This record gives sequence, structure tokens and C-alpha cells, in this order.
Amino acid sequence: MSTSTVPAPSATARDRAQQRLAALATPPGALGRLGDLAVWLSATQDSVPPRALDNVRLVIFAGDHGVAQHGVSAFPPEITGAMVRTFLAGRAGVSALARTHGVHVRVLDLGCTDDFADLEPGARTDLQRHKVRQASAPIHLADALTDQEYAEAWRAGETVAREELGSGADLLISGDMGIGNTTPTAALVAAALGLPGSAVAGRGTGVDDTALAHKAALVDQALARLGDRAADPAEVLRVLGSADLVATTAFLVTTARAGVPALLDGLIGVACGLLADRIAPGAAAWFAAGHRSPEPGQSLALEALGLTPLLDLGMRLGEGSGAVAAVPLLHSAIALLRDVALLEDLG
Ligand SMILES: Cc1cc2ncn([C@H]3O[C@H](COP(=O)(O)O)[C@@H](O)[C@H]3O)c2cc1C
Ligand SMILES: O=C(O)c1cccnc1
Repeated sequence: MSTSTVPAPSATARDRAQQRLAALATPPGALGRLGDLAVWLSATQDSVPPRALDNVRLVIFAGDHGVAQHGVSAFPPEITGAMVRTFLAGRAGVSALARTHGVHVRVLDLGCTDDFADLEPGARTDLQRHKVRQASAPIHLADALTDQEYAEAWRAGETVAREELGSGADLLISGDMGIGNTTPTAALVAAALGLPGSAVAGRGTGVDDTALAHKAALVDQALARLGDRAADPAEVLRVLGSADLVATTAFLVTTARAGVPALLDGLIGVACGLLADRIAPGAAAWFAAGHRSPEPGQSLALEALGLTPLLDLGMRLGEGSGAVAAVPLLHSAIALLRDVALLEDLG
């Protein structure tokens, strides 16, 4: 695992895009954040105007979380495997959005408890190619992963990113599936930002006030176990994360290093984005935020990353859905900077 700084997107292209934006036949600033988005895409592609995005790819990293057995979710862990089958059938929330917006979807089992024995052998092999273990350890009681599992999950995320880049991806999105995953990701944000459980814990799938207080207390217990290991972001990820969250973080670091932009989703994607930027400083310059989730940890992490989300629809699904829903805005931003006349052409 390399921890060196990630090279920044092109400053020259960014400046030229900014100049082109200012010269368009629109009042200054009239395109609002779509203008900023077009400038960011120009910088990431080193191209003014930016090229069309015609190979947007989503990878859903699935896994179970030991902490889900301890009253932190409104749903049972069995839903994780059932939803993986639903992604494979193209019937999940994100499947509908991805189909509508032409986003390629791939789902991978990094740490599901389910063995998917009912799947046809080829499909099962594809799904489990990068499987590290079944369910992470409950983070308030034990380290989520061993050193070896951490290394394996990191390599899996790197490999998957390279595979997606090799398929010609021009924008990548990470999605999540794993009942209980808003607890470890809240803990990751808390550890990275030095906050208590009560500041980061949210309702996830819809827990009541009692379960919310219990969730915050388990995050505090996990943070106490972590102790001064909080100073090392890779250790934070190993102790508080899971195979799917480590792989997601490695995926985001690898795509940033390759100079390909990524669109972050809700709490899970943004928590992994924050860890990615801690492990590989500068990675965040390659990220944009698709949407704001009601999870408090997501907003705190976005602020720390200096990212303003594109959409704010109250979505709290995960799966990459908020990022996929924002993809049309990227197409709009590109079309504007590319196709609008210049003021000087008006005559
Ligand atoms: C049917 C269903 C589909 C989902 N798709 C994503 N999630 C999302 O909700 C879960 C996180 O919330 P918590 O931490 O409260 O369990 C994760 O599985 C996440 O992917 C779902 C959850 C459910 C129930
Ligand atoms: O913020 C998210 O992505 C989220 C919120 C609730 C449940 N699952 C994911």
C-alpha cells in the first residue's frame, strides 16, 4: 500500500476552463455549480471543454458487519445477501437509476455471511472473486479485520479499480450493501475527525431514538478500543472498518492515482473518501459529491473534504444511488461548457 501524495488534476486545464466559462454567452456565474462542475471535470480530464462521459461505472462492495448483530440497524443481516441477489437481478433502487442513466453496475461480495450456494457457478465465482471473509468482527468488541485480511481487502479494491479502469471507465462510483454499515462508517468519520459517537450516529435504515443512542454508545466503545491507533488512518480502517469498506477505500485511492474522477455517494462512500484522502493525501481533488445524506457523519465528512453535494433529496438508500442520481448533472455541466456560444460570438 502506497501512502504518497496523489498528483492534482490539471491546474492549466482548470484555469482555461474557468476562462471559457467566464466567456460563455451567459451572465457571469449564471450556471452556478454546474459551471464549477464543468471546470472540475475539465481539470480531471486535462481537456477544455471536458469530453462526454460515456463509460460511467458503479461497483457495489457488499459485506456484513459483526456489529449488525448488536441492535444498530432496523433490519436483520440476512437482507445483505437478499439485496445482493436483487442487484444481480437488476431490481434494486440503484439498478433502476443506473439503467436509466446508462451506468454499468457490478456487485462484489467482499465479506457477506451468505455463501450464495444457490447461484449458478459462474455467477457465484464472479461475485466472490474478491471475497476476504464472512462478516467483519463487531467493532466495539474486537478489531474488524486482521492485518492479513486488511492487506487482502486493500489489494482487492486496487484490483477491482484497475479492472474498471481497464474497461475504459471515465467516471467511477462506489456503492455499498451491508446491513449495519452506517455504524462502522460513522465510527470511521468520528475517528478521522476526533468526534464522539453522538455527533456522527444517524438513523441509517430508520432506527428509533433508543437504538440511535445505543448506536452512538457502540461507536464510542469502538473509539475507546481504537485508542491512540486513531493517529494512523490505515489502522483506523482495519480496526473500525470491514473488508468491503477497506476495498472501497483502496478503489477510491487507486482511481484517484490513475487520474480518473469519482463521484461519492452517501455516508459509506464519503467516509471511505475521507479515509482515502488521509491515506493518500490529495485523493479528494478527484472526488465530487453526488448528494447529501441525512446521516450526520456524511455532512461532517463532506465538510472536512471541502465537498459540496450536488443533490439534496433526502435520499438515504446507499448502494451508490445518490451518486448515480447525480450523473445527469455531470452530463449537463459538460454540454454547457462545450456547446454554449461565447459572448464574443454574439456580434
Ligand atoms: C432493503 C434494504 C436495501 C438497502 N440498500 C441499501 N441499504 C443500506 O442500508 C444499510 C445501512 O443501514 P443500517 O446501518 O441502518 O443497517 C446498508 O445495507 C446499506 O447498503 C439497504 C437496506 C435495506 C433494509
Ligand atoms: O448515507 C447513506 O448512504 C445511507 C443511509 C442510510 C442507509 N444506508 C446508507
